[in-house]
Amino acid sequence: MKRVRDHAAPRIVLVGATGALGATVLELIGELGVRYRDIQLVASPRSAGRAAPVGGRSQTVVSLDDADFADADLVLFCTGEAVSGRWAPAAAAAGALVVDSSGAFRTDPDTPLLVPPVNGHLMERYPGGIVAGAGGLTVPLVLLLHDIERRWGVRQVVLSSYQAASGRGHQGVEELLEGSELALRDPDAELPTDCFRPAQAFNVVPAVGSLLENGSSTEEQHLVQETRRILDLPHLNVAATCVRVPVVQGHSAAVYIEAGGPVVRRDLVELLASLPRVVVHDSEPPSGPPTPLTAGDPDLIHVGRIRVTPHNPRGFWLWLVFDNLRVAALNLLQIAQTAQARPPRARTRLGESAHR
Ligand SMILES: NC(=O)C1=CN([C@@H]2O[C@H](COP(=O)(O)OP(=O)(O)OC[C@H]3O[C@@H](n4cnc5c(N)ncnc54)[C@H](OP(=O)(O)O)[C@@H]3O)[C@@H](O)[C@H]2O)C=CC1
Ligand SMILES: N[C@@H](CC(=O)OP(=O)(O)O)C(=O)O
Repeated sequence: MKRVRDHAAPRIVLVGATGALGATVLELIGELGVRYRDIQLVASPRSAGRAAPVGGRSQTVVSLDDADFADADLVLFCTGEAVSGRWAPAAAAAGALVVDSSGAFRTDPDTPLLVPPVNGHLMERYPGGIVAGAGGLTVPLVLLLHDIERRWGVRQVVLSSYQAASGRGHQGVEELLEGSELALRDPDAELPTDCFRPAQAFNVVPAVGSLLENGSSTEEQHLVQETRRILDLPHLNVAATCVRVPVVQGHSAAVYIEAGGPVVRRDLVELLASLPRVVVHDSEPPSGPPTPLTAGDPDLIHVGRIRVTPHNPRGFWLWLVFDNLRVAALNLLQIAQTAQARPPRARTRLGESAHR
């Protein structure tokens, strides 16, 4: 993290700085050496006055009511839909580029929904000041599908996710840990269910978000909508079952993809291995599939168990593992960087190194 005196460096406001995603964005700003002239950390009134480390110094978190959007170049919202929906327009009206992590604007046709390596070019088409980042599950999926589509075409995607508690933020992690401790001490103990119902400890729950009348969950619905929109394939046949598992951090997914033509496994492995943010775990002899605990580099998408189906050479399976927080946070910073290439609203430049 670099605080610089340079007036050309941006003034950043990070709303939701105390949350799971906000803290990860702060971490990445530091690791990538993003330059800024000032950064304000904002959270709910519960956190106001709390100290948070920024670039080796301690900084006081302010409440959203006291946030100063005037003269901000970049406002990052790492908050839930209600907070983002209410406050992001105000920050944009003050002239800042707003990058929002929530679902509040992802289906708004006037707001770009971006995963920059796939559709960052769309930034130029939108005059507004708000840009939406995709959900934590969507980002890795579209990064892979984009290149598979270009090579073979994609006809169908069927995904089952295994999502970590940190997808539900800090409180989700605390509830899983507390519930696990209680259950270990007493298998009959009543477990907390504020975030996850039924309780998540030692349990597998196929309901991420809330369940809709048609039987889908909001998470599944969002994944389908976002994937189609970002890939610009409005009729793509995508189906998902999203499942919460008792893992602290790192989502996994089993994905079946049916391509437009026959796929040779060697070509598929070669294509996946050539992608900049992907690691293929396909050594000979096999070293085992990636898992959230063992996959390695948290900024990469880990792919294993690559199988072309024997009865249908157009169909194949992938097993994905990725750090939901790092992948989503990196996407937000990449959006901010993409925006700097579009002069009208992004008035100053972010650091040079925040890209991979
Ligand atoms: N977790 C993930 O894997 C991903 C999350 N997202 C999205 O990012 C957003 C944040 O998620 P996450 O970090 O997990 O959630 P957390 O619950 O961990 O963090 C929420 C943040 O919002 C702040 N906040 C809550 N209420 C207010 C308020 N009234 N005014 C100001 N700030 C407020 C909290 O502050 P305080 O600490 O004071 O309560 C906290 O900083 C969500 O929209 C989520 O859908 C997107 C991709 C991945
Ligand atoms: N909802 C995801 C996290 C995420 O990506 O959030 P969003 O709802 O903004 O897509 C989860 O619970 O794991």
